[in-house]
Amino acid sequence: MDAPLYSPRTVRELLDRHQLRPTKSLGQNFLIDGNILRLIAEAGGAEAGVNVLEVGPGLGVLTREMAQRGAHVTALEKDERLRPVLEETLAGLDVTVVWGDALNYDYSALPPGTRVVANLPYYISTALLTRFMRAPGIVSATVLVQREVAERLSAQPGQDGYGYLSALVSLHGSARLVRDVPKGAFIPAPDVTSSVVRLDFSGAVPEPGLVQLLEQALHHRRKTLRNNLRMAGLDPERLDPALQAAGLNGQERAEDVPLAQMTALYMALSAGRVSMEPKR
Ligand SMILES: C[S@@+](CC[C@H](N)C(=O)[O-])C[C@H]1O[C@@H](n2cnc3c(N)ncnc32)[C@H](O)[C@@H]1O
Repeated sequence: MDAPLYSPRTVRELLDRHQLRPTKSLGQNFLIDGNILRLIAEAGGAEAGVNVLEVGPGLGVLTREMAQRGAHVTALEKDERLRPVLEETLAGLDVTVVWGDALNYDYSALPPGTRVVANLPYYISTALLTRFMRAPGIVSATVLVQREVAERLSAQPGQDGYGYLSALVSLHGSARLVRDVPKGAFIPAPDVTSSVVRLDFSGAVPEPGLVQLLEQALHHRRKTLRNNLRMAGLDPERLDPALQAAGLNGQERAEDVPLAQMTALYMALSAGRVSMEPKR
């Protein structure tokens, strides 16, 4: 029996035969562990009839696994050198490969119920995740990312790694760490440990003003909430009463403040702005 596509031998053979050297700047670390790729496909809900979006199919190992489970896969790949490889590895499967930069893809046009399942190129993982969160058709994203990013995605206020990205996830839904993946599961081995994380999106569309406030408040980690917001240009005459109304004194570190209190602060700031408008 032939070795499976993801086996180290087949991956090396494919790379040699197509005269390809993995490009570090494109985050090319190819999966060679069948258990991990089956786990990603399963955790991501890549099953019959489901529309799956994959960023970075690479040699097609995960793409093939998902298409063989009956998912309709759209895969975005930037590296045109992989064209002959994917023509070979995905032949006869229900996969549409879109060639180009995933940062320029229009995620808002994806059909409702789309699940993202991907071993992401690490250098753009957070930029892509924020795009997935904002796309109305995407219901979940199950992704392999650096462990440090997975921790940030799932952190709660007061925990290590909590920041703007964590708050954004909570506004849009929830995150669950599925499992860590050792460096040896890839060719070439990356510099850091990776983790599979699943994000589920509730469909909520957060107030843009609240999102902006969180970005400002959590901009400089370890600074106090008041200092961050002062540095973002908020007038103390407006800020201090709003902090008080939200039950805050402003000396808290921004990354310790629960989301409910940040929402209360946002409401108090918005109410202050309305009452400050000139009377007619
Ligand atoms: C970590 S590898 C994953 C490859 C494959 N899915 C696997 O698991 O073996 C990341 C993939 O993303 C592709 N990629 C990198 N930057 C990209 C971009 N801006 N847009 C689309 N694909 C990109 C790389 O060429 C590579 O195929």
